[in-house]
Amino acid sequence: MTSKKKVQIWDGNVRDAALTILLAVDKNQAYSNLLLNQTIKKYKIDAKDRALLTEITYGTLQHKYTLDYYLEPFIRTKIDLWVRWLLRLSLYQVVYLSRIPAHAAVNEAVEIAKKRGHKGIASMVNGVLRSIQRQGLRSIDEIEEPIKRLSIATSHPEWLVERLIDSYGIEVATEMLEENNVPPTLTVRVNTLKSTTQDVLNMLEEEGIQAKKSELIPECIHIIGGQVTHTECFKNGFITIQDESSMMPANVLNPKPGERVLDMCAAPGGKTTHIAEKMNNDGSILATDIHPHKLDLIEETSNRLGIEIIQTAPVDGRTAAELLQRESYDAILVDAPCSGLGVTRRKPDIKYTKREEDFESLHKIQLQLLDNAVKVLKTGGRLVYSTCTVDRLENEGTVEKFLASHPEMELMPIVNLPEDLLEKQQDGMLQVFPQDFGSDGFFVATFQKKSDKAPAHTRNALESPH
Ligand SMILES: C[S@@+](CC[C@H](N)C(=O)[O-])C[C@H]1O[C@@H](n2cnc3c(N)ncnc32)[C@H](O)[C@@H]1O
Repeated sequence: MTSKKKVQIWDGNVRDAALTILLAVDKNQAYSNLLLNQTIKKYKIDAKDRALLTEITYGTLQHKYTLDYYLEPFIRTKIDLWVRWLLRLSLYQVVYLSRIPAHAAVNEAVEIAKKRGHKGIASMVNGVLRSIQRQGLRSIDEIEEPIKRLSIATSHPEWLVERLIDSYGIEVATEMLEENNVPPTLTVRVNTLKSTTQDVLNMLEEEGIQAKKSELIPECIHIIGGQVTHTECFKNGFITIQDESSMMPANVLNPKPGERVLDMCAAPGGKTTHIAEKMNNDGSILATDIHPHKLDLIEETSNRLGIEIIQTAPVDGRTAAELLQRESYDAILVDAPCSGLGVTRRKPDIKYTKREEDFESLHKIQLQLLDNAVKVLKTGGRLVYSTCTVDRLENEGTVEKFLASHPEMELMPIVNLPEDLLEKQQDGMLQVFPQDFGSDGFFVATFQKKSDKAPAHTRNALESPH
């Protein structure tokens, strides 16, 4: 069954567009979130269609293994990849979207099969979907092997299920695997250089956006409804789109006006601009990234927000000490490249494309970045290490190995966050899971460079009044 017909990405048909995106993600390893945003922007897809397109694309991708498990007994011949994705996205609507009548989802699938293929494929698609409707879904509880059962129920590869259980225990791992299939909340950060959280809430309300103040980070607002990037509030730089967990590092770094700060893995600049807001636009920030083309994004956002203290430079952080002045920064953020398991809700493709060997190579890069950060950090300076992942090797593993090879560095207790977050820190490290607050999975740790003269703990003891 091969299709020779050329297919447009958008002809007003939401399911057909979802199919094109899913195929591109599968065949070209394209990122689902980028492709979806590009499609919506390019074809000016309206709010109603946009919501359905997003739901079908993400939902199908998120539940891929579960849908395949349901489909498997009904597919008896070899089928093309596009037909498999058409069956998955149609069954997704039947199983998970109660507001779409099943017959509508099936009829749409048949029409697409006719358009992209021929009558024979349409008839097969119709047969499979109607048989499942008649006979019902097979039970996942029948799967005896527990790892496999969880893998199918939550649609994650078995090695990843095992890795999470080994690291965090069955309860936490299961909660995380389930949470990874829940649509994420959209949050924005208030630009404190220009306004306050309450004033921004009022502005958003006037522009028809439903929003509420976060109960965690004071400068964070949760968007409940409306297209926030179309508002004057956004265009005039009062807000930045950012996940609430990503608002932790700048708070933990706690930069002061007048300081000299380095943001070593800075693009697209979400945290750099947050740091500048915390510094009240006073001092200097060098924002570096290995990819020169991504630096434009930092400059664009800085301009929109009215920030004037950020300079950008293309620097591979693994060689930063050769390019930057030694011992010259008061504070450094290393928001390292990582496996990204904490953002699986936003990028479901991550769970299928990540490989076990990736963790080891990321861990090595993270250590190289931290090694270089130390060299350009002033004595007494602060270093914050963060990732958007939930993985012991990349998080606690990197911190432990780094400390072992840097006796001049000391792990400090995390400060300057709301109590609900602070109480989750263990041994000075904070791992947030996506199920904890509905924000991304995220990790943060903070270090200080001890004085040359005496280790920091001795100095503290000497300085104490007793
Ligand atoms: C997690 S992202 C940073 C997100 C950014 N801090 C923000 O808040 O918008 C990691 C970044 O590290 C960059 N990167 C990867 N390897 C690097 C290296 N060796 N040196 C510097 N940057 C690197 C990537 O290009 C990517 O932009």
